[in-house]
Amino acid sequence: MTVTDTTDRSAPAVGAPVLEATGVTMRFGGLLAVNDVNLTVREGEIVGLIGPNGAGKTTFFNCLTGLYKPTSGQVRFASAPKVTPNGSRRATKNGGPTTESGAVELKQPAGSLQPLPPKPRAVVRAGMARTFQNIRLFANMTALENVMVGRYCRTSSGALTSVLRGPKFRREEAATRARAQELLEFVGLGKSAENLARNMPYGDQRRLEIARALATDPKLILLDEPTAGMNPQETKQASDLIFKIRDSGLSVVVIEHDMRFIFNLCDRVLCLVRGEALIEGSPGEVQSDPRVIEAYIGTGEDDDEVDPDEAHVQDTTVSEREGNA
Ligand SMILES: Nc1ncnc2c1ncn2[C@@H]1O[C@H](COP(=O)(O)OP(=O)(O)OP(=O)(O)O)[C@@H](O)[C@H]1O
Repeated sequence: MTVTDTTDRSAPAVGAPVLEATGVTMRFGGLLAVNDVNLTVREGEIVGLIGPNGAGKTTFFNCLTGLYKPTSGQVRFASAPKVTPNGSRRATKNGGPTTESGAVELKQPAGSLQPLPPKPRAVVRAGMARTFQNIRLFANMTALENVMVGRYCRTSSGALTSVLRGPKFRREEAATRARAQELLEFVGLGKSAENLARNMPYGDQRRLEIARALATDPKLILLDEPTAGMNPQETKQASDLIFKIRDSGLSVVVIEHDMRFIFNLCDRVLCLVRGEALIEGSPGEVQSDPRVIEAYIGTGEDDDEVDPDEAHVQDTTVSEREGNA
């Protein structure tokens, strides 16, 4: 069996840290779900988070994105500079740019690392976006409207302006619509703008969620099981899209059970087992570590089992990837 993936996997040079988790621990009563886990994500990196069911991946993800406040430890994130009307950038007090122009670029350059803002909305404004394991679209809204909803954290019209639909509101609305359409095209859904989300195929709904997350102008996007339930063709499209997002200048963290997907995609992989970091390294290092294989086989989970044939395929791919770098 050979790998026919033609995507150029050579990663751009990684830059400064955009996210740093130190000693993150999360307890639910007597249950230690995450224990003293560290992770640094740099500009331009795709980092994978793997582990058997119940390993603590989603809990750690929720700590990284500010949904959970860790019992102990710290998460720090690079503050985004603000885009001023004349295009220059300056640091903001609480995070990301408030662009009205619907600028084409996705990338938000990193600033200094600071503790996460306390409220999830402020985390989004600071430049961190995420998707969830279960699709959370507005089913009765069109694809375009779903993306526009994501964009509203970057608009500044107040309630009164919105009710009166004044010139400022109309300008922002037009820019929001244009940017949403642009993002739909970016994820390959340009022709589906007017389709109701609930009528879209499953793989398209997943891409729509990513477009909505991108609408917040993140510099880091976290994807929780983006290929869950996808067929091989949709999975390949998801992988291509994530490379494209990385190539546009964002950093990506991704949880996935599909080992082949993760090892083909990521620059670095962290494996959690029973809430603890078992190993962090290149895909080659992680997939050949006997403890990782044991952790999966030990669970008896068919989905996660490391097939020796697959391992061979992955080895080939990783050497090709390292050859490309
Ligand atoms: N809100 C919660 N309250 C209590 N226990 C929780 C909560 N969330 C998760 N847990 C427990 O914490 C542990 C880690 O769960 P988590 O969902 O983070 O694992 P996971 O690696 O994401 O698993 P999966 O791959 O199945 O999604 C599990 O034992 C789970 O039952």
